[in-house]
Amino acid sequence: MDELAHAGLGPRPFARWADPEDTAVPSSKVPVWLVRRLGGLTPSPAVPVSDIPVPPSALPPAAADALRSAVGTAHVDLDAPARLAHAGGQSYLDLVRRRAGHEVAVPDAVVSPGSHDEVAAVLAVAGEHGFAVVPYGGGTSVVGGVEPVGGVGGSVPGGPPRRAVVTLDLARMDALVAVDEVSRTATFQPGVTGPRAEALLAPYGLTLGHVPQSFARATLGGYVATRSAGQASTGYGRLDELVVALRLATPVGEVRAGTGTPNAAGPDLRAVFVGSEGAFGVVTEVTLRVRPRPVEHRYEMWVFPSFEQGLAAVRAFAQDCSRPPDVVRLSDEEETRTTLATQGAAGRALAVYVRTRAGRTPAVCVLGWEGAAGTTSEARSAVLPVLRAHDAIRVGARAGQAWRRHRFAGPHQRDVLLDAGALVETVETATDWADLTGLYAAVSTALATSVAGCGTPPLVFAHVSHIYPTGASLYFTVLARRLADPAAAVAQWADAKAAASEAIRSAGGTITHHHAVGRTHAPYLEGEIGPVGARVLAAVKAALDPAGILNPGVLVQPPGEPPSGRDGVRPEE
Ligand SMILES: Cc1cc2nc3c(=O)[nH]c(=O)nc-3n(C[C@H](O)[C@H](O)[C@H](O)COP(=O)(O)OP(=O)(O)OC[C@H]3O[C@@H](n4cnc5c(N)ncnc54)[C@H](O)[C@@H]3O)c2cc1C
Repeated sequence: MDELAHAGLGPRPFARWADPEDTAVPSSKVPVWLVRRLGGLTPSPAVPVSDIPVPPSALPPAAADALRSAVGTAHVDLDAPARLAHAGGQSYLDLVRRRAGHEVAVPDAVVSPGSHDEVAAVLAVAGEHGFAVVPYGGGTSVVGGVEPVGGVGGSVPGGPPRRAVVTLDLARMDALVAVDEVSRTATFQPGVTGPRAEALLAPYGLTLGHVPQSFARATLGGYVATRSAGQASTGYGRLDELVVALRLATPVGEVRAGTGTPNAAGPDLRAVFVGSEGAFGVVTEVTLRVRPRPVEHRYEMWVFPSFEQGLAAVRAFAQDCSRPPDVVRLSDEEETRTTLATQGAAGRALAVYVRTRAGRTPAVCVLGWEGAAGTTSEARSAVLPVLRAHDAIRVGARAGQAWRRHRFAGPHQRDVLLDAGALVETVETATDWADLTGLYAAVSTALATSVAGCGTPPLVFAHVSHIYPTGASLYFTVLARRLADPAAAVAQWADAKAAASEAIRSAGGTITHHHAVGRTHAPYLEGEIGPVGARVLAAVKAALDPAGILNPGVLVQPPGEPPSGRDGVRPEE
């Protein structure tokens, strides 16, 4: 896993994932095949960041002074560049708005605490002066989780009166607090990024093994707050399975949850805070389960005669195999076709090979095993009977290793597609195995119908990459020609997202398997957890954050305010 310690990127530009000049960025361009398939694209460069209007900070001077006393003058920034750098997350609509300088919301100040006590002091100042606080880790939220919303109308320039909002950037809190090699746990501050966590654990021969695609920028505090799932979740577990203990600062005081050893001391409080998205408190320390660094990484590509056959096989991995592969990623037929068609001559040759061997509707599947010397071959042998029983054909290790090498390329490709004038976004959900194909069909159809309705024929495809004994996730990608006018482009995706969310609701899927609720999905949460469930969350919020200063509109709707999700909610909702 040593390469993970070096997977970091330089500072994030305003309206993209990475600077094209960054040495870690793979160069690529949009394949002609794809441009043709989308009906042509019109390149659309981003407006210079200097053209984005930044309203004066609405933070009262007395509040700014109190914040300076809490964290030090150098760590309270009211200037435009810092505020612009914290203008929301990394969803397609975040980037479209920033690229066009359209409806860009910025916080009134950025505050960077250096310790648990400083976080607690900032919350105390917020309570006293009545401004909102948005906890911010790597800023990779794709669900409006770090949108600088203060409540009552948000902070869009020219919008209605609103509460000031301070973004609480946790990047300074990036230390390894302790390692317990005997118990195999490590305690970190929340601002540690994925690559930094791996670099800090490397001298101990340990790894976290949690590798979301946002790994280069996302933080451990963000992982906890969103209950994230990494690419190797089948082997290493989702983040919720790795959290041993937490320390949080809340507006009413410190909370510690989890003790390390399983116990029966009442309900497990970790479950209240893992996935609480900065609405209940700020994670200031997290103790996570760690493992010995693997020395073998065996990745292979296989191909099934159809997505349906592949689904049956990966279900058998989850239900019947004592050790499923650590990484399982099964593409549907359209994703298979698109992936191979966009990979140049080698991809086209591979496409011919898989069609010849597996038939007209091949579905490729990447399988990965990681572990101590000599262990991966045994683990692989255990799933071979399942693969054979479902007519899978081995494509080989080279294609599997190529997937592993390029597994963080997605957000860079998105930058290239955005520059070229494409709509490119994802939707994720999950359900039981019994309902999975129904959900797959419903969401695919909803996305395709909505985007095609704008006169922009889309490509919609999906994969399964998180499997459980009872069900699996579905991860859809949508590509289309982006409408030129920024407001129309926003509506083009917001409508598609609303249609997909409705389809998810009707087909019994979850509104989010791992991207979290944020503000985008908040209007759908009650439909999933029921009115009593929503009241439980509201009661927890009221107990921990009685003044409603933490991340207003995330998870719990502030009383008397309209739903805050502005991306993907039909206007009548
Ligand atoms: C290109 C791309 C790929 C992605 N791939 C994946 C993936 O593979 N798997 C996956 O699960 N997700 C993925 N995501 C979503 C996102 O990366 C995850 O939700 C991630 O866990 C967020 O971490 P972050 O540090 O960036 O948090 P942020 O975006 O900064 O914050 C996310 C939420 O957590 C809150 N928060 C952050 N830090 C704290 C803290 N210390 N205490 C309390 N609340 C806090 C914020 O207020 C916000 O509500 C992806 C996103 C992008 C842009």
